[in-house]
Parts: sequence; structure tokens; C-alpha cells
Amino acid sequence: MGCGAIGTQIALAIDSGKIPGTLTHVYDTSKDASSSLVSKLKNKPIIVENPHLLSSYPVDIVVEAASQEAVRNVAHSVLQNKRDLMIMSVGALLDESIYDILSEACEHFHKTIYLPSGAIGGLDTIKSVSDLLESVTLTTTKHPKSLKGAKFFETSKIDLEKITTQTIIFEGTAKEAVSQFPANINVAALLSLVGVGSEKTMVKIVADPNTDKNTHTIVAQGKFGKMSFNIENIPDETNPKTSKLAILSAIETLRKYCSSGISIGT
Ligand SMILES: NC(=O)C1=CN([C@@H]2O[C@H](COP(=O)(O)OP(=O)(O)OC[C@H]3O[C@@H](n4cnc5c(N)ncnc54)[C@H](OP(=O)(O)O)[C@@H]3O)[C@@H](O)[C@H]2O)C=CC1
Ligand SMILES: O=C([O-])CC(=O)C(=O)O
Repeated sequence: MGCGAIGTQIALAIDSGKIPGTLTHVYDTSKDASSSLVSKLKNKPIIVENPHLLSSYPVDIVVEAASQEAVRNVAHSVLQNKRDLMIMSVGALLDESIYDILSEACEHFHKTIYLPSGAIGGLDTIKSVSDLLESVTLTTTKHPKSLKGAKFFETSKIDLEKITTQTIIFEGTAKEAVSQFPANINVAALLSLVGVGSEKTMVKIVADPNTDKNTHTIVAQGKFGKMSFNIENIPDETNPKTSKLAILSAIETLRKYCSSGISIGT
């Protein structure tokens, strides 16, 4: 579900055999996007007309790489149809009612939701020390073009076109960040879910016209000590909001899902 930057690269990884699975169906609100994806593949999946159809076929897993809205609309019915689900638009899970409904559905239908580490690293270690955490902060720096179109700018006086030096454009909780920048800061949702929650995870978003990277700097402190992670991501060529690492992380999660053998890491 979602045939953009992430969906297309996942489909190509299945087509090339890197992910040992079969892509059976695709859906995107844009028919052009799904047709364009299918045209790139040797093994052609069926394009479905309705996202609910994805889980009505006997598939193992549905992959969401679309939008928070897609998660809100479709996630529960995927679990109800007894399919696993992988979610990239993790920000949707910061709505407690959605999180609780999906979490209960996983238990009830014995299914799993996979959230890849996306554009960051360190979630394994932060998860291990979660009971001892006192603070988690995330500073994300992107080129203004990678922040364009965010809901935040509908009410802010900041004009991205006029930024000439590194400028902090947002400081607040992960909860606010994910709601104001739904397509830019899903990593804040991931951090919140493994760490101290979305009201205590503090986020700074910096626009830097002189950077060609999407950089995420995470600092976690607590009774275990301190951890810092600095991830300088190259943006995807087709969608500069999205880092190459986010795509590779989605591919690795699915590769693991489709494989047996030794599993390394927490
Ligand atoms: N977890 C993480 O670390 C990361 C998560 N993401 C998130 O992953 C998602 C996919 O990213 P990416 O592939 O780069 O995005 P793209 O914009 O490149 O592709 C998304 C595609 O999904 C389509 N789409 C939007 N809403 C729906 C819907 N309700 N149902 C079906 N299709 C829909 C879009 O159509 P249209 O363009 O017409 O809206 C577009 O074709 C985004 O939500 C993004 O924010 C991205 C990077 C990192
Ligand atoms: O890909 C990235 O660098 C991060 C991103 O867009 C997100 O978390 O939504």
C-alpha cells in the first residue's frame, strides 16, 4: 500500500530476489503511481482498486508505505483479516486510541505489526534501557526542500524559501512534531514508542539550506548512562523527505520476515 519512494524500492527488492517473497498485489491512491511501479517489475503484481482488497487475498503480510491516513483507514481491517502488517507511517500510532485498538487486534487475531527502524539507528539499545530512561531528544536537520508541504507551514510565518542559514523551525514534543510534520518525522514516533513516550520525547527540527543530508541526532540519558546516535542520511532521489536508510530498513525487515535462520540484534 503506497507505490512511492519506499513502496517502489521494496517491490524492486522482491522482484530481484533480495527479499525472498512474492509481491501479489499493490494499491496506491494514485493509479499512475501503481502503474509506474508495476512497469518496473519482471513479475507483475495485480493493481487493486481498493486498499481493503489487499488483505482479502491469502497473503501473509500487508506493507504500508503510504501515509498516516492509510494506517488509520486500513490497519485494523488487515489484522481482522488475519494478516501481519508492516507500518512505515508510524506517526499514526501516536494517537493512543489507534495504538490501543491495533495492539488489542494483534493479540486478538494473533498477528504482528512490524515497525522498521526506518531512518534511524539505536532503537534496539534504547528499547533495552527503557525502564531506566530519563530523557530522549531528537534533532532532525533537513534541507528546506525536504520539509516542504508540511502542515506546520499552513499556520507558521516561516517561509522556507527565504531561509539562508541553519534555522530551528520547530521545538516541541514528539507528539506535536508528528502532527505538524506527518511526512517528515516518523522517526520521532518510533523513538517515543520504545522510549519515554511522545509527550516526553523532545524534538527539534532544523532547516539547513547548505546540507545535502537528512541528519537525525538522538541523545538518550538515564540511570544506565548516556547514548548518542548521529545518522547522516542521503535522501532518496525521488522523494527528498525520505532517507535511503528508511527504504533499506524496510527492505531488511521484510527480508527477515521472509527468511529463516539466525537473527542478530535485539
Ligand atoms: N518510519 C520512517 O522512518 C519513515 C517513514 N516514512 C513514511 O513512509 C511513508 C511512505 O514514504 P515514501 O514512500 O517516501 O512516500 P511517497 O510520497 O514517495 O509515496 C507514498 C505514496 O503513497 C500514496 N498514498 C498516500 N496516501 C495513501 C493512501 N491513503 N492509500 C494509498 N496510497 C496512498 C501517495 O500518493 P500521493 O502522492 O498522491 O499522496 C504516494 O504515491 C510516508 O508516510 C512517510 O512519511 C518515510 C521515511 C522514513
Ligand atoms: O527519512 C527520514 O529521514 C525521516 C523521515 O522522513 C521520517 O521519519 O518520516
